[in-house]
Amino acid sequence: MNILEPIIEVRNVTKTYKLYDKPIDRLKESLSFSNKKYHQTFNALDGLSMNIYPGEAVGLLGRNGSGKSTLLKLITGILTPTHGEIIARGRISAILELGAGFNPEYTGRENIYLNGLMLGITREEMDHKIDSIIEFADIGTFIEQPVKLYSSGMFARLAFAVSINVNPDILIVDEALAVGDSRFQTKCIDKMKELKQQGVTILFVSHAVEQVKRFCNKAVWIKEGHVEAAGESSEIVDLYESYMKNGSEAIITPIEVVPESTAELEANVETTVTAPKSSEYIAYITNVTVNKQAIKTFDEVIVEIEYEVYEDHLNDLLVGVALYTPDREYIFGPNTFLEKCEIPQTKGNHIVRYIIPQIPLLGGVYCIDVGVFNNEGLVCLHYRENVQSISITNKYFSEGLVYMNHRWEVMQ
Ligand SMILES: Nc1ncnc2c1ncn2[C@@H]1O[C@H](COP(=O)(O)OP(=O)(O)OP(=O)(O)O)[C@@H](O)[C@H]1O
Repeated sequence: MNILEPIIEVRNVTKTYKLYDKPIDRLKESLSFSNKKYHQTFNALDGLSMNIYPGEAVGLLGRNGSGKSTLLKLITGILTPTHGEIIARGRISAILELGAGFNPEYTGRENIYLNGLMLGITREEMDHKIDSIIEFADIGTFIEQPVKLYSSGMFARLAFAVSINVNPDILIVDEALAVGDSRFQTKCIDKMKELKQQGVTILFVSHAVEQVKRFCNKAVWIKEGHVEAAGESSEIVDLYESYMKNGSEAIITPIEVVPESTAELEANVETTVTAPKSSEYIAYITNVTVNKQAIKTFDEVIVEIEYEVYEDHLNDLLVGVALYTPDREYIFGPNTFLEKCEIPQTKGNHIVRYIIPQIPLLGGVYCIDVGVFNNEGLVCLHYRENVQSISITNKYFSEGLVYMNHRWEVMQ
């Protein structure tokens, strides 16, 4: 294969759906002798073109209904374009809607073989892979149960396990990561990184835009069925976020993992929380304190973060602190990974301090979020929103949010 040849070519693709006001209209239309139309048409994709090259990790961004899933279904061949052409060169393994491609009456094990056949993997080939797939899915004896009994989490596990263990050339993941717990997410991201390193092309839809920024080298923003912008992922995410904020069309929430068993705990706590006994967590923020509540601009602010690690073998834990205005305008969000600060990650309790020697914020109340992540920030292990606040008051000396170094010059 020519290295410059795209692995996926989407050429001027339009996908038109017929929309009927009432279900009966569809029947009326099919029975009409005069070919009377009872529908309106809607272009979910409207002349969309893009190229994806081998080895790229591409994040698709776009608000609900912009056409991302339609595009992925066209690329995988589940749908056919109304106009235009799609060329995909290589074996595509896709996790689209959960449960799609599974026969509800078959067991997990039988469905692995079924999925394999759909991907062109023979029974004999699958015999060699199935143990590692079952081990990856890690759903215990449910693997021998019909998948109609599965929870959405189990579906996600099985779908992921199959898709990433069948040597795809192209891996397509549509929002599936949002389903699993942090332990499973970590495993999937690790595997996806491994595939990325091996040169597998990855197409990834996530509403957690930070995930796109951190995992993908390229991003494509789809708006109303066409490509609004494409390029380096961080730039496109910033563009998209600023559009979403200014257009205030949706709220993109940070990736947060709160297993149900401890959700109640979250609701009542200010700062200190009892560490969960649950083994669902890999790490947990147990306490966050600020050195003082009443602060003046340029004071030293120290945020002390206590966290507990429950695993023996972590090596990529990071702590992030984010400052927000009360109306959730994001001001600043450094983390220990980006700033190459090594933090303890052995099993047990640890404390790190985040120190701002001279806080440049002007008067106001500011909120602090703290999160622990792994995988360079791709998987959120525990996130505490508004865990502390600081109130800054000054004598009147300037206006705005932040004090910037500056000078005046009188020219004339
Ligand atoms: N089978 C269908 N019949 C009619 N309209 C459809 C059909 N499937 C999708 N649409 C419409 O096409 C548009 C694009 O849908 P699509 O699912 O591709 O968007 P999306 O960007 O994936 O959204 P989300 O982020 O919510 O998953 C939407 O307006 C949707 O209502």
